[in-house]
This record gives sequence, structure tokens and C-alpha cells, in this order.
Amino acid sequence: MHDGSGRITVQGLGKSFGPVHAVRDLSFTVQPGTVTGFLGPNGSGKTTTLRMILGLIEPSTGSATVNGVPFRGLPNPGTVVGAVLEAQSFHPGRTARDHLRCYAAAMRLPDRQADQVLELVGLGTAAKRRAGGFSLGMRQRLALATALLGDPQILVLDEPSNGLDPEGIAWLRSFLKSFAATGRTVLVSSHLLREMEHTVDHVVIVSRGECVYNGHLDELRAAQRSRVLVQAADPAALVAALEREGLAAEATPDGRLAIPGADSRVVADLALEAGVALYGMQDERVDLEQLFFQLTNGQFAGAQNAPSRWGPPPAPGYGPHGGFGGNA
Ligand SMILES: Nc1ncnc2c1ncn2[C@@H]1O[C@H](COP(=O)(O)OP(=O)(O)OP(=O)(O)O)[C@@H](O)[C@H]1O
Repeated sequence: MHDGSGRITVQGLGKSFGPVHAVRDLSFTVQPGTVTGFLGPNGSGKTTTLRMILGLIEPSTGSATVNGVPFRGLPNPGTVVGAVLEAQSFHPGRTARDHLRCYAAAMRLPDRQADQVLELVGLGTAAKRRAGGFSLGMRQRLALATALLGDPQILVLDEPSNGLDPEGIAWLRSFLKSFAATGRTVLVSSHLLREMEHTVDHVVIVSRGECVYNGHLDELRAAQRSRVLVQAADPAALVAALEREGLAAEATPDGRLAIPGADSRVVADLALEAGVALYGMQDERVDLEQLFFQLTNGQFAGAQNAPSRWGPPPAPGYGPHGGFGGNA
């Protein structure tokens, strides 16, 4: 019997295809009531992991459970998990409604369920059109409708925004958030953090089959560092004024001062009070995308080693290339 928790648990999961280690020792939990982003570049093992969670391929090591049991142990799994994997195919001559009615019949669901999910995904007006004439975005919506037929507790989606236009992406974002807001579970993969950053609460980032970050997106954001760069007429006087306010400054190779974590207006006010002329000021911020890029290049071991571009020297174990972009 499954526990009805809506939780997906991946424990020490690994998969090798001959010499290719597609997934290695992956462990994470997907909690109900959240949208968890499963992120990584192409070939990082996302689809392989999702297929193992869905019981489509056998793990080489470890386990994946849904509601406490392996997927194949779920009774009537379509009512527990709705899944959309890549390369969905539809009978091209069949209408969207008929496609869904076939699936509804297989799951012993009433026909009206087909119309309900078509409305839900915004395909109500296309119900009688043949799937063969659908755009990629419409096919994605039809695949999602199919996954929703059994009114599942959990959604597992592989790259669902592929082929969606900006309006479709915005729609998907609000759909997934409202699905999770009802206490249900969403696990969604993507190779684009930017596309997912306003959708997901929790992220599991993989690179070359291994987990490089597992935590809240907010914590990852907090790892972003910003700094103010200033060109001061009297750097020593400005450093003294900043230090009196508890702000540390360091000299940059180009002769400017860098003040990590500072607000540019505060720096300007302090300079004015100290009578130090400023010849230039710049706010620098490292965005999430850069951080994702760095993480997935395998340069960082995990959240506990939240990278610092300008901060203190790297912690032990940090590679020589530690740090974001810049001079790294
Ligand atoms: N059936 C298979 N036989 C051999 N190698 C495979 C097989 N399936 C996946 N791989 C390999 O495993 C690795 C991970 O692939 P996977 O499709 O899981 O990555 P992904 O992150 O989903 O990438 P993408 O976004 O491009 O689909 C890749 O090197 C891929 O070539």
C-alpha cells in the first residue's frame, strides 16, 4: 500500500548504459505542496532519472519511490502520478478529444473527464481538431491534459516548456504553481534555470549525472553576491568612512574600490559626508543564470560551498577556478 503522502524519494539512484554513467548516486526528496525544478544541461541525466522514478527503466543502483513505494507498485498509477515525458506521440488523425477519451477509457474514467482537462489546459476550442495539425506548443498542452486525466496527486514533467511561446510559458508557470498550491506535488525538469526561476520553489541541479545543488531557490539566490565599484578621489578616506559604517572595501586591480554587499546610495552618501569626490560608480550583480552555469560546469560541490566572487579566499576543497565568471 502506498502512503498517499505525495512524496517522491530518490535514494542513491544510479544508472549506467554500458560505459556511460548517466546518473550517479542521486538522492533527493520532492515534497508535496511545492514545485521542484530538476535542472541541468542537456545530457546531465534528467530524463534517465525521471524514467527511473516512473518505473520505465531499472536503476543500476539505489531506488526511487512514489508515496513510499516503487512506481510499479502503485495501484492505478494514473490517478497518483501524471507524467509528460519528451517525444510524446499522438495519432495524427485523431482529434484531441478522442485521444483523451481513449486514455480515459483505459483508466475507466468518464468521457466528460476528457473535456474537463482540455478546458484546463486551454485547448477547449481545439477539442475537435486533429492532433496531427497541432503546433508543438499545442502538443505539449495535449500531453499535459493526458497527464491530468486521472486527477493525479503528483505531476512529473520533462521539459514541458519546450515549444511553448512566452504566453504558453506564463500559463504553464501559473498552472504549476496553482497545482502545487492545492497541496499536490510537481517535479519539472528543464535545462533552463531562467525559464523556471519564477515557477519553482525547490531546485535539484544535476551535472554529469550528479547532484551539484539541492535546496531552496531562495538560498541559491542568497548565494548571489553583489558589489558596488567606485572610483574615488581619495580612496583611503572613503575606506575609512565605509569602515566606520561596518562596510569593508577592497582595491581592484584597475584602481577602483569594491564594496561587497553594499547599496550604491549608501556608498554615495558616505562619500559625500566624508568630502570624497567620486568619479564613477557601478552596481555589479551576478545573476542566477551565471550561477547555474558555474554549478553545472562542475566547479562547485554544493550549496554549503556557496561561491563567492569577491569575498574571502575560497574554502578548502574549492578548486582553483572557484568563483563566478569575472577573473575566475
Ligand atoms: N538508452 C540509452 N542508452 C545509452 N545511453 C543513454 C541512454 N539514455 C540516455 N543515455 C545517455 O545518458 C546520459 C544522460 O541522458 P539523459 O537523456 O538522461 O539526459 P538529459 O539531462 O535528460 O538530457 P536532455 O535534456 O538532452 O534529454 C547521456 O549521455 C545520454 O546519451
